[in-house]
Amino acid sequence: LSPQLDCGGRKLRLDRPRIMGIVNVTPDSFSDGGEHASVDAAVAHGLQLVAEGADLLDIGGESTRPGSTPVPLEEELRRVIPVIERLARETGVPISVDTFKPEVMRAAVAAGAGMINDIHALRQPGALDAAAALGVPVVLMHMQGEPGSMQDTPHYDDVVGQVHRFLTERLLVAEMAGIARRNLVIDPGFGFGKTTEHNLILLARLERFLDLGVPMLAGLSRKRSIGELTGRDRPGDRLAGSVAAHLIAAQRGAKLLRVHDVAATVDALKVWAAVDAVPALRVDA
Ligand SMILES: Cn1cnc2c(O)nc(N)nc21
Repeated sequence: LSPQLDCGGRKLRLDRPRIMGIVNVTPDSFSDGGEHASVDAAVAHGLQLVAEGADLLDIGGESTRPGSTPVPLEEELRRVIPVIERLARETGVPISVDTFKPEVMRAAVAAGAGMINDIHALRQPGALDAAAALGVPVVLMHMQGEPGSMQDTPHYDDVVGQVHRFLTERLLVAEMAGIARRNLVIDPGFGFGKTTEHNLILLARLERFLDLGVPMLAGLSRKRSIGELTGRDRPGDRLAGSVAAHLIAAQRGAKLLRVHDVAATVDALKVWAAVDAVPALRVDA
């Protein structure tokens, strides 16, 4: 039977790469509508991404881009819980919560989230126990350092080897805490304490992580490295580079792609799937 994730009752089949649409619930800096406006905007955006073909949504209330500042617990809850409640009600796709705080994990699953996306790979105090108790799939991502300073001077002797070792250890720790292996997803964490060269090596050698035996998530959407490679300084101009990177990630084994631009990525995967479906030439013919 083909692998799948049971996200709190909502099944996510992994017979082919699936698209995780990004929903950031950050203050709507344009309107003075405050929290309410950003919740409404986030819900509308999530519905739009599902309409474009997103197989699941990732809801985050705290930006973790390089140099970002932490968001207090109460603030994060005020942002993401209403959005998760409404999207879980108004769509049928699994909802992932992008958080590393155990309290947010618990509240999010209670509100209808069926997956946890933890950029700290359950290293925060209480996170392992929370994830084990909640019984939903968890994404374990590699990050070197912290978002505030991780891009200052990223250094590795062997980036693939070190990321592989980290993910191996986090999988072991998660299983020892009682999290079933069928609920574990790994992620090399593109851009989290990596130079563009490190990101390129990780993408080129992505198949190296398949021996861990669990689904892999890749997220390169609109990231700085894509901008550097294409000379696109504005994130909004990084669509083609992002689609190319995610197609490569899918071809090299990623089963979950975390993207902003769902429709474009859906189209790229459709073209690849069609070509992939053409029978190979019989070499012994
Ligand atoms: C929240 N977030 C931003 N980038 C990400 C990535 O590449 N992977 C995961 N799992 N989460 C991410």
